[in-house]
Amino acid sequence: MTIAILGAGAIGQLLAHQLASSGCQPLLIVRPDKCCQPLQKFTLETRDGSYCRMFPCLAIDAAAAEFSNINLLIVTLKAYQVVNTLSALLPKLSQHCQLLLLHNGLGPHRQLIPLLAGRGLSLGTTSQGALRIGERQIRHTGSGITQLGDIAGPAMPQKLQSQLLQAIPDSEWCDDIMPALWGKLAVNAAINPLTAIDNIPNGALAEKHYQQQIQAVIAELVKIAKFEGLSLDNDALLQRVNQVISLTATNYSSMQQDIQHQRLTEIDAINGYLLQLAQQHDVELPVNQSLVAQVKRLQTQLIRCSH
Ligand SMILES: NC(=O)C1=CN([C@@H]2O[C@H](COP(=O)(O)OP(=O)(O)OC[C@H]3O[C@@H](n4cnc5c(N)ncnc54)[C@H](OP(=O)(O)O)[C@@H]3O)[C@@H](O)[C@H]2O)C=CC1
Ligand SMILES: CC(C)(CO)C(=O)C(=O)O
Repeated sequence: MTIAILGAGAIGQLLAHQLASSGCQPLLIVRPDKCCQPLQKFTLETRDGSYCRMFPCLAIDAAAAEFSNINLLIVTLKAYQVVNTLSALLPKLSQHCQLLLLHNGLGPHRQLIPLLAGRGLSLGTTSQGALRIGERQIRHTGSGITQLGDIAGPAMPQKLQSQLLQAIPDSEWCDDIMPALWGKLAVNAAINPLTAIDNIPNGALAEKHYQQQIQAVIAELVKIAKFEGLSLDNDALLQRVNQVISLTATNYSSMQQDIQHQRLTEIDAINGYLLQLAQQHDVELPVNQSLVAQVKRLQTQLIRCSH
């Protein structure tokens, strides 16, 4: 079984090392300018030491024949990179290639489902942490649960499921992946924009003033989830958000870091996804709307300044 990873950044490289340590040799699909050699050395730093591994790399613009034997494509791109990148790659993949999207936020799967042409699509969420410290060097910064499940088309073949669950620590297969994805969406919707807008670490959100905003974000999320047929437990989500705030108190969220480094954020797939659903159901989500507007303003200002 050939497993390939598209998006050889922090999480993609981490999964590549985890698959390799369980005896599977993943193929990394990279940008053409990053594919200087067919086999490249990647380094993983953990608390126990450093591990160097050679992974085969394939340029994303290679001929279709090079992609024909991929059985599973794990996509670890940023949410806003998924649809464009995959739409161009899909015609080169075999009809039997299973896709697994692992990104923060939700939404790209809805645009991809009509393009699958009979392929199976699975989604996942991870609370593992990885930091990129070089082009082909990462640090494993946190452990956490990884949840995976099917969403459209044929189910993930059992053999591939087993390979993933064996390789990824604390991973589980969910018969219904949606509640897990909405749970992580709630954490990201509450923490990421507030920390990015006020340029604060996650722990600062324990203050009363932020707690009121977090309660409003979660109440709106629970309301719109109901329109989608999902009954979420408001108090349990709030408790989870506050647990993450306390466990990651000194960390900066990915959105805070994206803004500080003048990069695009994943706001469209996080609070922006809630607004997309709200528009479809003709519902107002004023708190999430205000957060999206503020992050987008910051994003535009900072990116304009960097050019
Ligand atoms: N890092 C973490 O700890 C966690 C991340 N996540 C989520 O996982 C997802 C990935 O995050 P992360 O790994 O940090 O992000 P990175 O930016 O490190 O990784 C994305 C990778 O995709 C590559 N890429 C982008 N476009 C293309 C393309 N067209 N062809 C080939 N490669 C491409 C990027 O290359 P280049 O660098 O050249 O642009 C980069 O290597 C995000 O949704 C994030 O929120 C979730 C939990 C934890
Ligand atoms: C859980 C959290 C908020 C940790 O910072 C995260 O996933 C992120 O930063 O994107």
